[in-house]
Amino acid sequence: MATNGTDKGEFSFASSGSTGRNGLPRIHTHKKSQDEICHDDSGPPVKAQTIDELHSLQKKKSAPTTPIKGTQGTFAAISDEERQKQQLQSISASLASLTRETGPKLVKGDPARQSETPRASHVTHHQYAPTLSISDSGLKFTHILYNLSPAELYEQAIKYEKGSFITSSGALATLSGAKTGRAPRDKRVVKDDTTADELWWGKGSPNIEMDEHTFLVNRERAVDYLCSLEKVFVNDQFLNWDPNHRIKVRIVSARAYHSLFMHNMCIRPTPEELEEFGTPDFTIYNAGQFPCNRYTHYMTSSTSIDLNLARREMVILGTQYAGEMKKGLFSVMHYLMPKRQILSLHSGCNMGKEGDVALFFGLSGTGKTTLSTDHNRYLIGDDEHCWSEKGVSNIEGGCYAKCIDLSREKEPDIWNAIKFGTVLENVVFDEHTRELDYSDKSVTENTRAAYPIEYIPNAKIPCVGPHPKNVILLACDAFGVLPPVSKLSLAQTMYHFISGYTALVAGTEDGIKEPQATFSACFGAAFIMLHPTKYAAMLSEKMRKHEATGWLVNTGWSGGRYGSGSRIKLAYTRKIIDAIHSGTLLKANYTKTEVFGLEIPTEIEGVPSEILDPVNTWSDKKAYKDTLLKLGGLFRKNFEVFTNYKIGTEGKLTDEIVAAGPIF
Ligand SMILES: Nc1ncnc2c1ncn2[C@@H]1O[C@H](COP(=O)(O)OP(=O)(O)OP(=O)(O)O)[C@@H](O)[C@H]1O
Ligand SMILES: O=C([O-])CC(=O)C(=O)O
Ligand SMILES: [Ca+2]
Ligand SMILES: [Mn+2]
Repeated sequence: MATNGTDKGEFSFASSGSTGRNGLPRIHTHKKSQDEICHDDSGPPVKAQTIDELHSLQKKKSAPTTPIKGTQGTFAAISDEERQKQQLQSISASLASLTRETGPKLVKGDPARQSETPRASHVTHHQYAPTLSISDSGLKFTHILYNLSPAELYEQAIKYEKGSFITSSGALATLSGAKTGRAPRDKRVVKDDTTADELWWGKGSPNIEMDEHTFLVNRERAVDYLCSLEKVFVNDQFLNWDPNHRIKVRIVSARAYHSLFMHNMCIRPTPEELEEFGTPDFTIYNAGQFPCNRYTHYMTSSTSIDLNLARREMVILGTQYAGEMKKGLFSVMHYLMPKRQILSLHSGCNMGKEGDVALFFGLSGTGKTTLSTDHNRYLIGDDEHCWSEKGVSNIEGGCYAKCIDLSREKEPDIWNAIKFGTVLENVVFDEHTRELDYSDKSVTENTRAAYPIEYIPNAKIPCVGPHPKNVILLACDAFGVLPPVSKLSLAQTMYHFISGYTALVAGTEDGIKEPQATFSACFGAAFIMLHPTKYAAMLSEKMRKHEATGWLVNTGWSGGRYGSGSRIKLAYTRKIIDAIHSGTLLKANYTKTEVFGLEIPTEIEGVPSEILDPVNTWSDKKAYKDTLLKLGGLFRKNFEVFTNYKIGTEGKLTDEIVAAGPIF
């Protein structure tokens, strides 16, 4: 390309001379005749004398949270100052050492700010110093970063946390450290007189016991670590969109990443609600990377996630994986809600224009988030719900989507939700352009995006809905023998709900691997606290009462097992789900499969009929039968432990449920 071209319309530099015939017009600097001083009078003057003043103009003070209510009332509303003090008192009480019996000295705000504007500190910083203390730790102040906004949390993360970057999407990329998934073997629950009777213990149970004393040792360790920091993050938020069963949670953490994650995942209080927050119902102490002490009784690794239901507290030591907080609170809900006759569910949930609600159960990676996020339906939530006398409610205020191989065309709503405010965990990006690469598994395959639910355009806010019409059980069957969809009887629904089957492929690196069958009771054995039959009895009672239909949908393999077949196209699964929602599938013609005795439709609009019965898709019919029998055997073996339990009051259902399993 010519830089000095003479053709008309072509960009060129003036070569020489004062006017450059084909070049840019010459810049004239008007010399103001006699004036010695150069005045910059290009705009109105700035209203500041110093740079500090200029900066103070840039940020205006946030509007007072609530207009003072009823000034005529008998009690004047407390002053802002007083409210801030009460807040810090409450947080100091949360962070109090149980041996010193006094909370730490707290000051609100970013420690880095103080030096910037020292004179303003008495205005913007609220201090709370409880009582005189004689230890060094008692002399020190801990800064509290309380319910910061996403923008503030971005700044904290980028400034102080390695591995935090703004990506070209606007989302904040973070690293969760050594742990990129949950650590179920390090999750412990305090066994006391009450929980010994109430909870599910022993074989198959996720509740690994610990005693109260050991809990307190770990709690003290976390609290001392957090108070030793210059600053900690505190989130006061809610769980459960059902206003009658809302739970107030406080999360104390060391990282902006954790604070932003929970800001997105829990329900965000309005400023008015925050003023009236008071004492939390449940508190998490997340010490993140700070490990537990291996010399402490019960500890088997440097990680421990400890739940104490009596104290309404959870302690996290030695893992920064944020999903631990989300799912830890879910466990708490699995305890609290059934006590109130409310069923807690590891399911996604959405609603059609006619108010028809569907639940999507399934283990990790089976499609709860993908399939509940549906452009034609209202999203109630993607992962954790309650089913009460009144209907369904989401427990959370956000979604937690898998990002591996995310594509704009297949999952447009999730793709578009990855923007400013969203936390991306362990996703790889280009170091220069900051473009995300969702196909890259360098850090982990479990890459995730956490975003507020309102980032999905058709989210139903408030996230509540009427009683479900369809209950869809998702299984990603890497054996490739379960049909893409089957209609279930109530007994079959219960059988598959209690079984909680999925099959994943262990490793994909060195060639073909055996699919690994996983059975996880209630599609969430890692989070339930009571015996699975308790939840199953509630589900069956509710489904019967509200006449919900159960479905089993295989989002896994077709045409052979992993290695020879392939995963069912998401487009087909979506068509199947559409037919369930619309009611057309309920009216279809059905045939029954051998072994599992599943009712399968002969036709679904938009889905090739030959794939509906998996036997058609296998070229080796003997291999199909062998694999089918193998899976049937795995189901049967898994169910053995449940055959001795009575479900419901009469126990009649138990026999029906056992009979609804595979027969061969
Ligand atoms: N036919 C299919 N149906 C559903 N999902 C599919 C299908 N084929 C591929 N997928 C992919 O499988 C994954 C399903 O993951 P999803 O996030 O929905 O899991 P989840 O059930 O919400 O798990 P978790 O409880 O861990 O959040 C997505 O990455 C999706 O793109
Ligand atoms: O909790 C997590 O890390 C992911 C999740 O949703 C699940 O496993 O069900
Ligand atoms: Ca999910
Ligand atoms: Mn989940």
